[in-house]
Amino acid sequence: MQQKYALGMAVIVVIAVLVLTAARLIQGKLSVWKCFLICAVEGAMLVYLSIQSPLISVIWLPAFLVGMFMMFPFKMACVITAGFWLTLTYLGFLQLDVELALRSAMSSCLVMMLCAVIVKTYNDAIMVAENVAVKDPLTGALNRRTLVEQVELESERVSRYSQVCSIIMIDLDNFKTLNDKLGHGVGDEMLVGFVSLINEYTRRNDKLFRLGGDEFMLLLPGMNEENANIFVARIQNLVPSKLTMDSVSLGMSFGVCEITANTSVESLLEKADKALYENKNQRKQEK
Ligand SMILES: Nc1nc2c(ncn2[C@@H]2O[C@H](COP(=O)(O)OP(=O)(O)OP(=O)(O)O)[C@@H](O)[C@H]2O)c(=O)[nH]1
Repeated sequence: MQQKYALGMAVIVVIAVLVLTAARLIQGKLSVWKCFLICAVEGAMLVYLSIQSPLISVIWLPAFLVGMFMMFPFKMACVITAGFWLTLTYLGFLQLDVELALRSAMSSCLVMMLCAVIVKTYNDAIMVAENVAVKDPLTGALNRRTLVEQVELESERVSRYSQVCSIIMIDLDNFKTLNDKLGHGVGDEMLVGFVSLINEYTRRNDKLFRLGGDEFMLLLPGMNEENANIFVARIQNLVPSKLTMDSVSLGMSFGVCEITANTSVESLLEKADKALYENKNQRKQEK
């Protein structure tokens, strides 16, 4: 009788911890290591309960596994799951007769693999959806929606930690003529080529946004206005030499602006836009 009460209490504790964990997870308040600790404690308790009655594992195993694969990076979840399966199988052979232990090992292996496949498919779908939300589908550059957020972030770093950061507005020259002469397909290829060229010559923490049409913006953390001008002059020479099709070369105009402390995003973008407009006019007059 006393054992039954103890078991009942253990079940209530496990359920309470599970509910609490789920709530904290949904609020995004649990770190990976806390999740790991809670999972280890709950896993141990559940293994103990299922040894008392092997049928219980049939009920909790799938949910436990899905939770594991959702909380941890995929490879880590696979390793933990494999360890878990070995423990369960070992305990099964100790507690059950050979035939039942074998069946249980095979079934739990199958359930684990299925859970891994389901969660991986779900995670991949989420990644695709996230990419669609933040990236331009043609070139893979970041889209306009993410721009304000990223400039605000860098602007805060400049204001708080005295870091430097520059933005460069870019507009391709005579893109309409290029489209008219060579067709929109070639125009698209040029846009994709332009983005790969910029990605090739920028660092990993630099960000390129496509604002629309043939307009782009580069965000260069750690670069002051002087260095941004040197960088852009290099790119400006590189673009026509690398992106030429049927003797039509791609050209670009630019406007550089260094982010200054406590300046609104709107006025920064306006400043860069003005510099771009002046550069474009100057280039047109030089021709
Ligand atoms: N191929 C292609 N063309 C596009 C795309 N988006 C916009 N465009 C074209 O890009 C051209 C941009 O026009 P503008 O910037 O006004 O003209 P521009 O010839 O570059 O003129 P300047 O900027 O003054 O040198 C338009 O003809 C648009 O139709 C796209 O995704 N693919």
